Amino acid sequence: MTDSEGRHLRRFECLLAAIDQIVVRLSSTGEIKKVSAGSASWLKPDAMISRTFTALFPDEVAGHIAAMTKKALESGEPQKLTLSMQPEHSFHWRELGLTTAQTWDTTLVAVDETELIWVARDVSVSRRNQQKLFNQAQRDPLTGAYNRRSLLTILDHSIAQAQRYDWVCSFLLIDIDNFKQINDQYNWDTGDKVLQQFVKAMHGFQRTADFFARFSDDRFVMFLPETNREQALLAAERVRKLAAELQVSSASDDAEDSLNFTVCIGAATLRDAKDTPESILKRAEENLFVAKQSGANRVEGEPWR
Ligand SMILES: Nc1nc2c(ncn2[C@@H]2O[C@H](COP(=O)(O)OP(=O)(O)OP(=O)(O)O)[C@@H](O)[C@H]2O)c(=O)[nH]1
Repeated sequence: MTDSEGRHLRRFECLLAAIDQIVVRLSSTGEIKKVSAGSASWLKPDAMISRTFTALFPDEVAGHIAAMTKKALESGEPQKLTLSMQPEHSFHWRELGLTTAQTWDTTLVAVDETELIWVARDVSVSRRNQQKLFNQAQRDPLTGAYNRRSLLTILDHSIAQAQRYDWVCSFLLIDIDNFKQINDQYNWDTGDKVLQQFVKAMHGFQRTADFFARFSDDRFVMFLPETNREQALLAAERVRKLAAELQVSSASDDAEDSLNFTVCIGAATLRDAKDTPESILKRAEENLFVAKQSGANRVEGEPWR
């Protein structure tokens, strides 16, 4: 090795020591020549030397890597692939020390026609954080139900689709009766528990296609695709009953203290192509108002037309 080659190699090794990624040097036939584990302290780099790189992966992934290798050698361009690494599906990586599921952004680049470098960056944490932020933006933090913003997006889309394909759909506006009194008589924490337990029960009750969201303080919306007026009234009746039968333990010191609550529901059903999320919501609000005026624990649907 000349002095200049030695310096190049030394520079490369310094660079490897400074970065977090897993870096693998491969021959063009796929034999592993050198491995740097980066921050993957679980990895046993020596156990990888002289093995065939693609053979470390399940068949379908090995196929992608073989195709990437060919493309990297032919084009000279870096090739990128995101891999979901599950220890239970990847015997060889498990043997090399992988114990938890990870997501890797990988890049394969040809140095020349005889050698390639593969770099893997673990992006599991940033992906999980992204997903968490996305969920937080869609959900009400107290109850975990979808929030008003997600509801309005879903309604816009679902109602436009129902109108285009001549489908029927309905929605229920559900309001807890005398909720302020629950807060006042018990305490705010007990009010919170009522909201949380109602949402939990509703999540168990809804069909997978239904969409349930917290609309405001003690008010919720359930969107029911492919549901006509009569079916909506039946669903509303079941929700009314479910709420009335829920027992919520109060958040007071007395563990024996439990309470019941009721809801009023206004139902509304899509009429025609002129209907909008706002107009349907307005009818549901009017029906809810009628239900509230007639007393607690009631359902009011659209009048027959
Ligand atoms: N515990 C709790 N209370 C809340 C929350 N958000 C709003 N509230 C309270 O909920 C109460 C809602 O009161 P109202 O809108 O008058 O409803 P109501 O007492 O159920 O009256 P009716 O709907 O006419 O039966 C208000 O006192 C709000 O301060 C929350 O997240 N948790």
